[in-house]
Amino acid sequence: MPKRADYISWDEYFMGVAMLSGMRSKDPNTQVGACIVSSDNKILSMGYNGFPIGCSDDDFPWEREGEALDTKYLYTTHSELNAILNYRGGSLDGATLYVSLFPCNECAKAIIQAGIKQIVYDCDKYADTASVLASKRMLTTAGVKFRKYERTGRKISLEL
Ligand SMILES: Nc1ccn([C@H]2C[C@H](O)[C@@H](COP(=O)(O)O)O2)c(=O)n1
Ligand SMILES: [Zn+2]
Repeated sequence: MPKRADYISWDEYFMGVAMLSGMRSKDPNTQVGACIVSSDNKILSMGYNGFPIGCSDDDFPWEREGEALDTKYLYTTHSELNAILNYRGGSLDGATLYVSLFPCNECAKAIIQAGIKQIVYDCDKYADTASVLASKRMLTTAGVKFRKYERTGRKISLEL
């Protein structure tokens, strides 16, 4: 009997895991998921955007606008940073980051310092912001490659 031919690709697998991870986010506007993978295709870590441990999702603000202290921006940890911080195994040198939204400048710094060498991203909806422009400048200068995930159009569904 021939082997199955319609199995998912590595890119679909890892971006799928990143997106599934993002579904854990409580952010009402943007849910972001990240998955860090070794050069031999082993999943090392995952993360999604949310408040730090101990800072309740029910007490801290999810607002986008208003007084800075009353918005989510001063409190959320981004999915990429969470994925880096969640890793317990030692070095992330040479790893690839799959992420559903292009990393901001702060995450870019952490990505570079962690030794991650490649980024595969899906959405780039903040491409025109100073944060993402600065991120791309740093990543390019530091030799971190990034490429857009090519959607296959395949529907991957889970019945749980
Ligand atoms: N690469 C990124 C960019 C953003 N995030 C998080 C931070 C916030 O929780 C949310 C963005 O909210 P919005 O301004 O779109 O309402 O996404 C991230 O985790 N990674
Ligand atoms: Zn970020």
